Amino acid sequence: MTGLMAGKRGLIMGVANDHSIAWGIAKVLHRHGAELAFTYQGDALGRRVTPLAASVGSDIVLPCDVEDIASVNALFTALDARFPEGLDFVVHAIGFSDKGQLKGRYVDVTTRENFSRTMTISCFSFTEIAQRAAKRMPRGGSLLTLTYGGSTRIMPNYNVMGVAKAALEASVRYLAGDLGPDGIRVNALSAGPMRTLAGAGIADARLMFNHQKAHAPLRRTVTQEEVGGSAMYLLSDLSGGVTGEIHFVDSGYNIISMPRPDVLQA
Ligand SMILES: NC(=O)c1ccc[n+]([C@@H]2O[C@H](COP(=O)([O-])OP(=O)(O)OC[C@H]3O[C@@H](n4cnc5c(N)ncnc54)[C@H](O)[C@@H]3O)[C@@H](O)[C@H]2O)c1
Ligand SMILES: Cc1c(CN(C)C(=O)CCc2cnc3c(c2)CCC(=O)N3)oc2ccccc12
Repeated sequence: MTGLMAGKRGLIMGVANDHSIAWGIAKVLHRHGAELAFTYQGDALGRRVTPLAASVGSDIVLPCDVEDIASVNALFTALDARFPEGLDFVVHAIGFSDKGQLKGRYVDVTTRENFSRTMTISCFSFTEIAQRAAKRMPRGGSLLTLTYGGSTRIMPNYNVMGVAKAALEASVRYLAGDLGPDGIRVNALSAGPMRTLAGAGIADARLMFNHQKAHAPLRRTVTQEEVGGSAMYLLSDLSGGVTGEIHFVDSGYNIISMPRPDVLQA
């Protein structure tokens, strides 16, 4: 099998259904020759992920709930049996917070318990996966996580998730610094809003998508394919000189300040 990802083996974490960003990435990687393993959270999602994995030639579908360190350790033990020659890449597309705290003012709605839980799932889990994956990358490799512009600019209602993404982006830089000497690159894709399970079930979602279409330089939201293509760039040798980077795939939205007046009247 020829292709940019031929001969490369990797782990995809965060597929919930065929709208997931992780699934968009998996489809592109498979098309270019990668061999994939998948994790899922909970039996219900396992029943959805198994047929999706099969459709890209994979029968490696393993449970992993990143709140449970035993399941993280069991994952890598199981992976050692299936990929004895090690990994070339890992995609971490996992994030979660109490939905009730993703609406209203951050200062009013945020609790100590959910803050800690959100940081564990949406930020620390990438570090925990990196610790274990790095030990299984004898040829070097590439680690990729998913972040959002709400890490550095106020996005109404994104709240504690924005704080977690800011911490995630800082951890990308520290991991890149530590793992660079071993030839392991660590980057993040900052995707624009997408209608996934996590992206659709939020307050004022329609308003947010319409705002993107009105003001983003490309005047539209990004597609699963586009995020998949940019992910493949960062997971492949094309980005061999890139590490510690936050790469925007957001129709250019991150570069604007005030929309053009003519658009405002539109
Ligand atoms: N949808 C967007 O607008 C958007 C934009 C930028 C970044 N992101 C990020 O992309 C990533 C993927 O989200 P998505 O939009 O594809 O939505 P999604 O709901 O399809 O994926 C989120 C995944 O996180 C997993 N997850 C949550 N808690 C977990 C836990 N404790 N253990 C293991 N897995 C757990 C879920 O099972 C699910 O598969 C997330 O990090 C999200 O923050 C999403
Ligand atoms: C964009 C955008 C997103 C998508 N995005 C970038 C995300 O990172 C998803 C964040 C998220 C984390 N946890 C949960 C949910 C979404 C909804 C369902 C649930 O129970 N928990 O989420 C928002 C929340 C508020 C405002 C904008 C957004």
